[in-house]
Amino acid sequence: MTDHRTPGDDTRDLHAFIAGLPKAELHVHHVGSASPRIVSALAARHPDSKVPTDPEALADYFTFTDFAHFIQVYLSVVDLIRTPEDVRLLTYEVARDMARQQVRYAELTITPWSSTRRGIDELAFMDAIEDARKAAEAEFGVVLRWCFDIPGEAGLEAAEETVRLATDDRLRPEGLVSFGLGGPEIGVPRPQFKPYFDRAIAAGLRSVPHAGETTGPETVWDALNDLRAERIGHGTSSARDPKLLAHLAEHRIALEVCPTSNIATRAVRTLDEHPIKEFARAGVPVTINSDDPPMFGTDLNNEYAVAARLLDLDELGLAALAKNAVEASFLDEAGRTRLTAEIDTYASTWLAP
Ligand SMILES: Nc1ncnc2c1ncn2[C@@H]1O[C@H](CCC(=O)c2cccc(C(=O)O)c2)[C@@H](O)[C@H]1O
Ligand SMILES: [Zn+2]
Repeated sequence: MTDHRTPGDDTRDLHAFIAGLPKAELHVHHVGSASPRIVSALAARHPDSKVPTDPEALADYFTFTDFAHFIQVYLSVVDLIRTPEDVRLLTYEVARDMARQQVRYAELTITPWSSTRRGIDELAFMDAIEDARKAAEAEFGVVLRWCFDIPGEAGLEAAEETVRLATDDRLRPEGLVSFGLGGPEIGVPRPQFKPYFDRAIAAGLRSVPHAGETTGPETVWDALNDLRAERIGHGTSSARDPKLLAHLAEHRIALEVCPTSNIATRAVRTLDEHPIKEFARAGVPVTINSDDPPMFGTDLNNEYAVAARLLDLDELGLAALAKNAVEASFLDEAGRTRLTAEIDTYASTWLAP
């Protein structure tokens, strides 16, 4: 039979495959997931905000000169979240956007300190995210889990408050699975956070700091040795250290790779220079993530399309990437088995003659 397809068809097929592929996301920020639709809803509640609501103006506002500028803009969106009802709305609507992309499971990074220091009652904050988590699972079929992160630049007081919120039995939300560290890395050495990670780990939380996003591979070593990282947020600069790559591969420590984010914050110059290929070649478990998708003009499906191009993947390669995320997730074993099987069934149905 003659193949009538034009050269563009393969890419179109792959996009359709990705759109329907059941996925898990391991690195995505709560506030950083506020879409223009959500930002507008929040800004309507707080008209004094300086965040634009018109989608075109918002796209302009979300164009960053460097990482520090990104954090500055990020914090202006944080300022839009002022009440427990804002927290609930954000969380629930983010889950709705995830469901549209066939995301079945997500570990959402939340910075509770940013909200409690702005005066949101801590118990009401926990109730709001938990209420949204339960509604999202029941109504959208998206299973959410939380990673509470320390905003590193805010110092040890913020670290103390974050570990308290994560480990106090009266506050700790049921969905909390991990403990992280975010914000700028330059001038914020990781080892100082060791005591806080020790306490979080002792309370049963998993360690997932950002490292090597804007600094060198020594920061990733610090995250591994001092913070006992089980996965690394970004880990981009690991590519510069062959011993580190071998270590990550040997110990099955996954990197949470967020390609478009790295370009938007100017951590990497161009997508073609992104080290994801080196990670894959070295046998490091690679997971694909969106970080702060609307702020970077992307979504998880687009990140899979980017990965397919950079790693030259077909449908089975993409399904393997999706399974990497399930394997590296903190979902329980039954959940991991179920989601892996769902991905396999989807791929084999798609590829069946
Ligand atoms: N690509 C990223 N890489 C790293 N982090 C990222 C990324 N994307 C989003 N974040 C988030 O940015 C937060 C930073 C917040 C912060 O530093 C800060 C400092 C001082 C005051 C306050 C405040 O709230 O008043 C906050 C992190 O905790 C993290 O969750
Ligand atoms: Zn991040």
